[in-house]
Amino acid sequence: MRILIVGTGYVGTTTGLIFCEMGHQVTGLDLDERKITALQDGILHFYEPGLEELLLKHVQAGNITFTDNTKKAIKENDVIFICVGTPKQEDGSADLSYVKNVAQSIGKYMKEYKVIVTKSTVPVGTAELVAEWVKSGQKEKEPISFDVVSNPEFLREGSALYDALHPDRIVIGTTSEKAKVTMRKLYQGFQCPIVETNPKASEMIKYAANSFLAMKISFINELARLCDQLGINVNDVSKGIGLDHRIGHHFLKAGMGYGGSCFPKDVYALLQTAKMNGIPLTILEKVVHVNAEQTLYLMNKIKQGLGGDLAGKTISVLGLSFKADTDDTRESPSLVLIDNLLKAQANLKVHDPVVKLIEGTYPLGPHCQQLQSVAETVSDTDAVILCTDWDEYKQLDWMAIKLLMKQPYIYDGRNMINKAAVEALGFHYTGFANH
Ligand SMILES: NC(=O)C1=CN([C@@H]2O[C@H](COP(=O)(O)OP(=O)(O)OC[C@H]3O[C@@H](n4cnc5c(N)ncnc54)[C@H](O)[C@@H]3O)[C@@H](O)[C@H]2O)C=CC1
Ligand SMILES: O=C(O)[C@H]1O[C@H](OP(=O)(O)OP(=O)(O)OC[C@H]2O[C@@H](n3ccc(=O)[nH]c3=O)[C@H](O)[C@@H]2O)[C@H](O)[C@@H](O)[C@@H]1O
Repeated sequence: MRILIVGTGYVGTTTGLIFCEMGHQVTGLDLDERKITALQDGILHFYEPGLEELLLKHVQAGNITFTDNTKKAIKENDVIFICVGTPKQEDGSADLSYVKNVAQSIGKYMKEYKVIVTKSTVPVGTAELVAEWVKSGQKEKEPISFDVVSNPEFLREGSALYDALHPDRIVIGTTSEKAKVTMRKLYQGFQCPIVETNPKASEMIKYAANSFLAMKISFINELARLCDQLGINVNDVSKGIGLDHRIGHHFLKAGMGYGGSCFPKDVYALLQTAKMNGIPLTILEKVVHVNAEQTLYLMNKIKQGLGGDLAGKTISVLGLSFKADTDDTRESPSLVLIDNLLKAQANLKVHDPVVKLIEGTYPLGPHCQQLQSVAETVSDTDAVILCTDWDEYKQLDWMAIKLLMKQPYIYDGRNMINKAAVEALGFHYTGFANH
């Protein structure tokens, strides 16, 4: 089967390489020439552990090629995976313009039957829209047949390869028997359950999964505030409830809130779908609310600790990406906090092992500079804030850091270091009920 991946971002590139691993021939299509050139040279244009090695292997073996030639790519392939972005619009709904553009191009250039698979996260009803857009793009007198399948992706950034190779389930949403057979063949090497359903349910499964995980995070974050007040270690509570297999221990880590390119946008998009259908999802509304409060909660703790006024204080921020093992800063809680700190007129020194902020663009400026090492970053600062749970930050020599700092204050936005150990060194430590 000849597979075309449209959109070579996190999802598209990973998906393409997974299908190479399964023995298929893959083409990656993107409009961004720089990405295509890099990928064709075996260079990944984003940070994702383990993926570049796999890319190089399959590029060298000729199992995957990259192109920006939409017409040729569509004509030559049988199964087309749409993996383009679906960013948040101002009203919270998903922007489907990239998906529409691809669907219309497929209609325009297809010469024979295609299976069109939506891997991008798209609202309920999009499969029907994709079919309409494909038809509207068709110029032939005799329309060519095709099928649309919803096949959402559940990988996480930072562990994309592992997740895509070992999914908990594969969801296939289509009413076409012919397309079902193709999809089963494509995924026959996977050992997980396959959920076959209709496109609408499949689209809903993706939003429900992300929203449920976001809800777990907001639940534990709100509970952490109460635990803080009561002097309870919320990590013990997470462990104690997570061992109940009906609850599970994943996504119960309290901290400064969820970010990234998906949870925030997908929760908003589901809320928008609910609103449009007149069925409010009140729990989810609160999930968003609690998440937005988390950085403010930390901000207040920092203000309290440093004497109320942050103007003129020098603060170091460790971590810019929304989580460890990715260079993605989309909706990163770290950047939200940085914005708040700058508004409070603090001077910031920031660091990330992978993310390099662009010189001359916000938040960099006279009051915010990025430094290369942790030592330079924390030097002469009044407080250090841990914002991303990078391994590098879990292994810091706090004794050495204390000698470099002006004042020994640690704010742990990810509950990632041992409070007792740093307090024994003379630090004032504040986490999220990390007692
Ligand atoms: N990032 C993640 O971890 C996950 C993302 N998703 C979903 O997958 C979708 C893609 O996400 P990412 O990979 O993060 O996006 P991304 O923004 O990293 O990549 C999208 C790519 O599509 C390309 N593109 C846009 N229009 C195109 C067109 N007409 N033809 C060819 N290429 C085109 C862009 O140039 C870009 O390289 C989104 O809907 C997202 O919600 C789902 C699961 C995980
Ligand atoms: O649709 C998507 O794009 C993806 O969104 C998430 O993956 P991702 O955003 O890459 O990262 P997560 O590991 O889920 O973390 C999201 C955010 O929640 C935070 N988080 C996570 C877990 C936790 O216990 N506590 C917590 O605050 C992380 O720090 C991060 O900011 C989902 O986990 C994936 O299954 C899904 O495919």
